[in-house]
Amino acid sequence: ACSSRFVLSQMHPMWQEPLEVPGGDRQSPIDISIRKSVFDPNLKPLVTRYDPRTCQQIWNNGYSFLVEYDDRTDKSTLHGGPLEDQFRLCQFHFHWGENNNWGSEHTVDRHLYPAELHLVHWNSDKYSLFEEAVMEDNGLAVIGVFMKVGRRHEGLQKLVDALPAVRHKDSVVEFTKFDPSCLLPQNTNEYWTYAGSLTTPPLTEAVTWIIMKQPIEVSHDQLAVFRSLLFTSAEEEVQKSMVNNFRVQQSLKDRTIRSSFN
Ligand SMILES: COc1ccc2c(ccc[n+]2C(=O)c2ccc(S(N)(=O)=O)cc2)c1
Ligand SMILES: [Zn+2]
Repeated sequence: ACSSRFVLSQMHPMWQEPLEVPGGDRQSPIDISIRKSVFDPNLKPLVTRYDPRTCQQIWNNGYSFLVEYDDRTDKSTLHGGPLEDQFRLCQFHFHWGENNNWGSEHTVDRHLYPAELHLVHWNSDKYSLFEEAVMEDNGLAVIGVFMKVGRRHEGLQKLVDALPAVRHKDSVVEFTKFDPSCLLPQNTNEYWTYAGSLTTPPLTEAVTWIIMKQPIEVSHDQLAVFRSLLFTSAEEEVQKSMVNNFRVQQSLKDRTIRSSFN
């Protein structure tokens, strides 16, 4: 899996923004202003081929919980859309708020969603490891899916039921046979795309962002279970709820947001 090889203890608490940022002209997240985005008729449909057998574990890494996939072969892949190469799924995770009024990292015309899903892929045509790809400007592709409160999401429930087992930072639990395509909206042909960065340290400017226009619906109770997770490890005497794990919005600078739809 891609991020478990990183020693996360190096991560400073991500909410105090680091002073210097690598480059700094293509940082994420951003507000997606609909009127500023440009329709690009050459954008292709997204093609995701995910094999649930590559799903391995859930891990609370102290900033979110990650569902990690075996990315040693091209079994769970993404191509098409704005991408020239084939990308390999390595993990997905979420960002959410302490209540349903905020929590997403990206916004659409300043509209905040209560949560946002990120499916993280790396360019396996050009690089042989996630660690290499994360340093290159065409190294990563992250699909962002907004989540809004509504009907219970049956596919998400299997994940929600496993969360109490990873309540504390650094806890891991086996989690298998999960097909993340159940978390995509039914319409994946309408998306925005722009050149950005990781939204947590090391904030490297390696990400082609693909943000779905259509949100998925999850229930209030399912989001409440996300908020029962903790930033802190079992040993720490003061336990802190894992909420508001989103980065502040960054300036667009001279980037263009393209849309796959008119
Ligand atoms: C030392 O180098 C790294 C590199 C990447 C690290 C990381 C620590 C946590 C997450 N990551 C990630 O892989 C990561 C971080 C943020 C995102 S995000 N929220 O999708 O932009 C995706 C993936 C450390
Ligand atoms: Zn994320």
